[in-house]
Amino acid sequence: MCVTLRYLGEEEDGSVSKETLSKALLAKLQKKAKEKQKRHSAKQREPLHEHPAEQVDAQKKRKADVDGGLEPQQHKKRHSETVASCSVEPVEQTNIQHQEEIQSGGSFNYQCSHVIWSVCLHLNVWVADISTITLLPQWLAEPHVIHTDIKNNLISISDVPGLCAQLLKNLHSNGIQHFFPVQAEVIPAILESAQQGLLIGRGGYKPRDICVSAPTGSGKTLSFVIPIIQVLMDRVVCEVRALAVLPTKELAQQVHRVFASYAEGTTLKVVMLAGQKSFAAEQASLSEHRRSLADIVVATPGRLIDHMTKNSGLCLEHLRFLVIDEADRMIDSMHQSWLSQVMGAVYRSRAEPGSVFRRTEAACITSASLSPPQTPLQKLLFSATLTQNPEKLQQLGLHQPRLFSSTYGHADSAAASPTHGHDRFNFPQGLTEYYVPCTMSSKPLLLLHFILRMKLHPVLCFTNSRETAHRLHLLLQLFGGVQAAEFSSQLSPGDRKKTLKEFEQGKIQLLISTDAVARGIDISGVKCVVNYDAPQYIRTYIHRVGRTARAGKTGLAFTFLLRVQEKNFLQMVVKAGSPGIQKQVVKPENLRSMEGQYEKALQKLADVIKVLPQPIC
Ligand SMILES: Nc1ncnc2c1ncn2[C@@H]1O[C@H](COP(=O)(O)OP(=O)(O)OP(=O)(O)O)[C@@H](O)[C@H]1O
Repeated sequence: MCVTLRYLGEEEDGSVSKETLSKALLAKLQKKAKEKQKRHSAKQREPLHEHPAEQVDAQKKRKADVDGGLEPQQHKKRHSETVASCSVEPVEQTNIQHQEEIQSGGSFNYQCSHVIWSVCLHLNVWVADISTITLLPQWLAEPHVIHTDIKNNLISISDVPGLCAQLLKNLHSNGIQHFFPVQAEVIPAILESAQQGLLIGRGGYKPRDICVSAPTGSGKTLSFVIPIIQVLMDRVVCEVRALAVLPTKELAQQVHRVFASYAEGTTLKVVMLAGQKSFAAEQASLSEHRRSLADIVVATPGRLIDHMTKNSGLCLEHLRFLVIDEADRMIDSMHQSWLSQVMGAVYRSRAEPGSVFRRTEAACITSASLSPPQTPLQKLLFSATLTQNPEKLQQLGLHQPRLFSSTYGHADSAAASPTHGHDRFNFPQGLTEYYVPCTMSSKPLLLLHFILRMKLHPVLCFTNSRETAHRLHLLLQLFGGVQAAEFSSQLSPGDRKKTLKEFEQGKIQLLISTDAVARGIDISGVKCVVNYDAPQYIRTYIHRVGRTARAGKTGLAFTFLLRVQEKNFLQMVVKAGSPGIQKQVVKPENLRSMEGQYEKALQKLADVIKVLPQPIC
């Protein structure tokens, strides 16, 4: 249960009656509601966001951007430093937010805005709306840049120092001769942070946490798997030293497979806690007679917490690496408080005071805080759509983070502009994006056209709901001529695995799926992604289309758009940094020859599901 404590203002003394208090509270709430309403009508004059949640995000972001996640003293300094380097765009908006802040008087935001305004006036820069200035902490504003062009930036695996012969052998046997750009940057950074052994980081300090934002399919998995195996492989005692947390079973399975494959020939044991096996079987793989049997654990948050709360023998007191893959999604699931439970387990030391195994959470660095040597915990975050919202990232309690990102790869491009109030991302270079104008009833025919006429298969097709996926699958089965399958969270784990395997083997031409496989899943050979239903959020779009054009290959993405969806959707994609989405018109005459058969299939479908067929299309 989540309890929110609210500060209701100073109370004169304890003698105030409950009634008076209630009235005062009511008056305060009414006043707040009025202010909120005023703000709301003011906000409607601002550029539209695609979804209410994004509006909330954007408001929070503005606040966070102004706050910058810094302490008050740092604020003034950072703001005055950053403003000088900001490009400031005049916009035709009234400065309502600023005025409100002035009216509310004495708020911290007001102080920040005031500093910015003073500096802008001093520099003779005109700013109509303070909210258009995005101020990021330096580590977010100035990332280590990762090339997005994979093919032209391959680095021979022998050119990355610090990898032992066994790992090089494993890389070779997995067909890897070169590292991709993200791997060439991140592997050395992680290795360097563990250069001094497991107890302390470089120069005796706790190693800095690492955040990686790189396109889908750019090879982020190996960029943490390889250095973790390298650092841990010389261990003497088996303890859980690395934990990778992933949002879904499928992703946990995939990462577990990669860890297991590269740990071959070493003594490292990799264990998965994702509910694929029974709880008891997972427990047995974790420990025996209170002795750890796992060096590396790959888990989903739910199953991880189960093992921690049921005391199943999972000990995290020696944890050195915490990998948070699909980090932006994992931040969204923070309400499950899995991270605070993990951190509690990491710092719940049973060791004697002064023991080398005693550990304390990172705080201000003083000589006193560094004196006892301890195993440092380093967080490694990965995503293709890592948020740049400092407020959100702050929830992860990062220690002096470093960001590796491809988002600002082109320093002079629009994508580099720090004044945009939206997260911007890089898309895989080999991806070509199209949108296809359609009507509700032409969608199934368009899909058939792509598969049967244009021979674009294997196709991974996304719908926004399980119902649509199910009905579309039924309809195409009734139409015939296409080997189609359906994938959703309703399938049993066994069926999901089998379906993905058959799709990968080419036995299935068209896989119709909900967003269950939108993130992270690596299916080789997907030629084409179809957004049968346009995704509502930009992150969903990026992950969906990122199931093709992976590992430097090419791929196509088609999004079916109804006329009413076009404007908002295209704005959303362009704002997010898409290099360009082209219009692909399919003429009605190209669909005509399939219409008769399609009508018959619709009739049969009506019989099968005993409802009118309209909702599918
Ligand atoms: N150095 C390499 N050489 C050849 N293939 C590679 C290399 N690194 C990774 N790959 C392959 O590239 C594909 C994509 O890698 P991976 O799944 O790690 O991408 P990702 O960046 O995590 O993508 P997503 O953001 O979608 O999760 C995989 O099939 C992987 O085996």
